[in-house]
Amino acid sequence: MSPDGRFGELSDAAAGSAPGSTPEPREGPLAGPPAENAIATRLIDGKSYARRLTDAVRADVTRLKNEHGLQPGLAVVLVGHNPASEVYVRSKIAHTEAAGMRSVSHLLPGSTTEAELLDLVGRLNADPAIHGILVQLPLPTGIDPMAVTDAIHPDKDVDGLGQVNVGRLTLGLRGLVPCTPLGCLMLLRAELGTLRGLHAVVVGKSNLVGRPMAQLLLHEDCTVTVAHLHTPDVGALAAQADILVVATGQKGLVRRDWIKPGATVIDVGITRVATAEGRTRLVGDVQFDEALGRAGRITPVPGGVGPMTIACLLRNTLRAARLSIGLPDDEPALRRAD
Ligand SMILES: Nc1nc(=O)c2c([nH]1)NC[C@@H]1CN(c3ccc(C(=O)N[C@@H](CCC(=O)O)C(=O)O)cc3)C=[N+]21
Repeated sequence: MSPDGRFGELSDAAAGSAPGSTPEPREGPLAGPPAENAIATRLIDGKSYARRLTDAVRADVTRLKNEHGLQPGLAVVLVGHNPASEVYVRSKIAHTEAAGMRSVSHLLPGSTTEAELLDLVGRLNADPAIHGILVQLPLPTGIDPMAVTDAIHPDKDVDGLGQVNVGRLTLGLRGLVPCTPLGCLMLLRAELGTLRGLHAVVVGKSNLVGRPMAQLLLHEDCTVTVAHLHTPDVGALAAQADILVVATGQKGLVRRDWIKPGATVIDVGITRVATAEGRTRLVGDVQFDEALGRAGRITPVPGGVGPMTIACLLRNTLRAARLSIGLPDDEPALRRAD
């Protein structure tokens, strides 16, 4: 448990001896162009943190099965054909099953109507074997994502996107917290310890990442600036950040001069690009090579935030299952806003 009791087990995890929990700063080819007083940028190994978190979830799932006869169940709903979404959904299903949970997937045609989708959500809400429901975004045009996320019962809303959980997060009440910002926060707390008093700049104001990220950082007593693509001179603002979280989906947006020397950079963006060899690779919102030698720490893409998103989804589903039978919540409370 951390001194202030919030997300304590995560700090403990970071203090452990997992490979990657205290990685040596990488140098040589990864250290970027040689520069005067260059900083040895430390890579934040999200994959390793995610593995540890998933291991802990798997152990708890086993205990829940043995002691209470309950297997957590996650329903993932995907509407229409979107190659990127299909990859993520497949990965979520595989990780759910690997953690010992039941995975149910509903792959619906692109012609599905909002009414049909709401009907499915209603049936999943009523299904006692389903503890978490995730409707993959984006949804096809013609379906209102707000209507769908809001139809999910708040206790099964493992994405934390419905009105009830958004309100709880804003007020600092217990609830289900969106997986990506939760994963980012876990990495930050594990890497930096307390975040109190640090200036965090969040670039991006989406309901999925930017806004909940800003709320979480406020609960950590950061000074939080939320910037977005309409912010004038966003780079100069970003350069004031001790913690820079970028979630815009604009590949390579963040250049070297956007980064305060020594800052911690969390790159949430993930874009698939074609390589010269006719293959594809994933890149983030940060010009990674420019950040090396400048940032103090950075999450790589892939292998940074993405794996933590999935691990947090598993954790949220486990929590939802435990709460469904009245077991105590092991997630420390957020500190309430004044
Ligand atoms: N309702 C909803 N909830 C979501 O959480 C949600 C969503 N919709 N829509 C799309 C985004 C995207 N997302 C990712 C999850 C895992 C990786 C991930 O595991 N990435 C790996 C690489 C995966 C690969 O190789 O393609 C990595 O970064 O290392 C990425 C992206 C969740 N999202």
